[in-house]
Amino acid sequence: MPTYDAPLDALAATPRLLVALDFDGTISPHADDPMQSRMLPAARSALETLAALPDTTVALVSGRSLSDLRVISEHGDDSPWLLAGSHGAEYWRPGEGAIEPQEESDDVRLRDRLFAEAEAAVAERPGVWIEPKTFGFAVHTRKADDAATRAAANDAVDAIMAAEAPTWRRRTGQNIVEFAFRHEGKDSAVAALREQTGSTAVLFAGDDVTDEDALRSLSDGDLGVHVGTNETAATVSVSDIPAFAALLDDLARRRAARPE
Ligand SMILES: O=P(O)(O)OC[C@H]1O[C@H](O[C@H]2O[C@H](CO)[C@@H](O)[C@H](O)[C@H]2O)[C@H](O)[C@@H](O)[C@@H]1O
Repeated sequence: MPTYDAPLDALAATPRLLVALDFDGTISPHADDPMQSRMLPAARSALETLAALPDTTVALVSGRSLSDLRVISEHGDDSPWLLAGSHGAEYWRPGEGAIEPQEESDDVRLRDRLFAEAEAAVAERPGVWIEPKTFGFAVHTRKADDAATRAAANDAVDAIMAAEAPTWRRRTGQNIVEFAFRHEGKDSAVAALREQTGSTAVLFAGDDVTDEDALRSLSDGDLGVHVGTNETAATVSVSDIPAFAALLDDLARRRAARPE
């Protein structure tokens, strides 16, 4: 019997269920080009089944900018799935569409200037590139040749940010360091989604450091799942994305079988 048997039964029986998931590394394998990322078909299939069940909402809670998240999750205008992008600073809701907060022009000007400075700082470092994001930017080192190149690139951008934007939020992840002038986290995203949907229990899953904010915020009756082998606040860990897709499929079957 899997270790998540009892919590899955409880989630399947809850009156209103929210399934809120990180994207990269949780339902989508990592790729060198972030815009080529796509959900594992088995994960997408289980989520489509869940989203079609009564009193069950599927949401993606990602560090991606909302517009990018819609592309890589192949999210259409008629989708019932909710989205929280930029770690919970931007939302998309069925019937409403994108809800993007007004950005102050000073912040946007600073973002654009720092993006250009960061690009210049990593220009001579092979395999390192800067991703523009709604509220900041990210330093990608997945394709860097060696640890020394990665460290030098991150040190150079850290020095710029320490001097020019010390209040911006800095986050680390899989071969990435991100900076944003918005400070929201996945904990506040899950709280907002829980309230919006009136959910009585939440399944949240993630693989990365930024997902731990949400995992730590869960309550009794919720289930937190870590995808991978790192230290985590989650109560359940699964080894990889296919194993997590199997868990989602298991939950969908149990929820479909619940008595009316
Ligand atoms: O919160 P997430 O949905 O996990 O998004 C986190 C970051 O994901 C992307 O970067 C990561 O995935 C890329 C594609 O697999 C990979 O190339 C990179 O090394 C990873 O760090 C994305 O590019 C970032 O904007 C997200 O914040």
